[in-house]
Amino acid sequence: MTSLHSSWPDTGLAGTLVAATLLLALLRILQWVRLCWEMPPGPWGLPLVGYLPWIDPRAPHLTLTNLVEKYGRVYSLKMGGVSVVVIADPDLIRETFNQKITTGRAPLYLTHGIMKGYGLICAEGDLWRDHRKFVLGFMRHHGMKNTGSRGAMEPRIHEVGAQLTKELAQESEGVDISGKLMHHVGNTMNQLIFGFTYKEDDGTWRWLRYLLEEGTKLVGIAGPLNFLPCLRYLPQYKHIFSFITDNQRKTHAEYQKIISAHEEDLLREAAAQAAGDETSSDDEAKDTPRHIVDAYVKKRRQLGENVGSFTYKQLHHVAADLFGAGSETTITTLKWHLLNMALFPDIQTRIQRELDERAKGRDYVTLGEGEDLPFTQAAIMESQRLRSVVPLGIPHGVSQELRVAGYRVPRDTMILPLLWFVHHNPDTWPDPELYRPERFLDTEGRVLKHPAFMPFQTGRRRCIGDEFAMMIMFIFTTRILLKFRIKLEDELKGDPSQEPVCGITLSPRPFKLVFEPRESK
Ligand code: HEM
Repeated sequence: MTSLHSSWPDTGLAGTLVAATLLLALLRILQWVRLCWEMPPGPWGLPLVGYLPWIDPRAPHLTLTNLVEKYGRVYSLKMGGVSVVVIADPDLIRETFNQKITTGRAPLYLTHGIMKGYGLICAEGDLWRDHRKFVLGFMRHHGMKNTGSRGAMEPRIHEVGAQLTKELAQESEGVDISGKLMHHVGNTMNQLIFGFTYKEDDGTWRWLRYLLEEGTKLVGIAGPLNFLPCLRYLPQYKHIFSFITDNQRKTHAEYQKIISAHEEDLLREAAAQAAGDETSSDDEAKDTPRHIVDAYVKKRRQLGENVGSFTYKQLHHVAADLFGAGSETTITTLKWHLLNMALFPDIQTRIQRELDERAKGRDYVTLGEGEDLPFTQAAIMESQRLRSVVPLGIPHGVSQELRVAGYRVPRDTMILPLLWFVHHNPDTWPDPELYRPERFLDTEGRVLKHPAFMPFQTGRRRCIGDEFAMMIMFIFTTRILLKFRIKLEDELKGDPSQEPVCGITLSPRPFKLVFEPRESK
């Protein structure tokens, strides 16, 4: 009895504790349910892999587009261990990506695990801000921004474009233009970053081109690694991982050679100047940065002992990012546009009429004349819309909880702007599968800035090379169209634009074009 009596108060305390714990657990569950309830709707997935098994690796943009129909313009899902919020509305993308807390990058294995946050594409915080400001500053200085003068870059791109058309004139049969575009677009990037171009058969350049092509293919295949890093221990992924890291090391060593050679050139120039060499007396021209590496070296000199994050390691990554992000996207867009010219001969004729009228016998038009060539410009934009080369955009990460369309988006979520849907929404673009450049012209025939057109994404982290890419595409394609009539080599083989290949970019299946010389106008 005594023991029973004495156990009463104990049981009461234990009971109270159990009840309190249960209540707390219930409150936690309710809180969790409420938080989940406030998240955007979306499909369920499996433990560990989430929704990945349902995403078509050959056309992820189409799987995600189908989900828009079911869950609306903002929805959420799990990809492996990463929570993803997909936004498929241009206004919401603009509003979201204009906020400081969305300027981070998504917590992906390739960006954080391999690139380790260096460079521009994967960088975050002060490192990203300082280097983005530095590159944008250089671009503006060289007249990339539409300030009236296009600076030093325009003649350099014309030079490379003229070389391309010269080579095409020597081709009597169909050509797969991928290799030629890789060489010439790559050389415009080399001009921008290093201030020189390579000869096509240069050994180092061949090797760098091979690395870019292979690397691009492998990063495309390595997609699932981003969400399931443990896959890197499987043999097929192990090979990809070591290819990417080995070649990163080799490319950076090559870049360092270029940087060191440039530093020596600068020292020689300074010595010549000090010795009063008359030929080196143009001080202003010497201080104006000529290319990205030149600007970086000069910036480091200004900073003196306190270079901070402006290290050579960071410069290697910045150079690789500019080269990689700029080449692949611009080449793929050019391929689509030239293919469209062959697939839509009436549109090609209309562009050529507009160009002939303006060029008056010249084999080029200038960027300044672009305003008088609205149909030519609209056709390039329509190629960018129809064949969106970055269909899933480049995802961002969220550093603090935020609201999107009233839904809760927790910290560390990956935000994916579904550019494919934005560019193919039938409510915005009637008959979205048709190639119709008029969509980008107003009633007076002037080029229209369409609010739902965002091939370079939008907001604080928008593509840094947008203007440069547009300059290359305009100069290259106008030079080609002034000189040649473009045809598909073998129309009977089917339309290569069908079932595009989705890697880092969305590109057409291999095809050959015939460049027939036009009568001079
Ligand atoms: C048609 C060609 C191009 C397309 C479609 C394209 C598209 C994009 C997109 C969608 C982004 C993601 C922006 C974001 O995260 O919000 C991006 C970022 C970037 N692009 Fe481009 N791009 C092109 C050409 C270029 C060129 C020519 C360069 C270099 C000169 C370049 C350099 C970069 C860099 C460095 C970033 C990262 C910016 C950052 O994270 O702050 N791109 N690009």
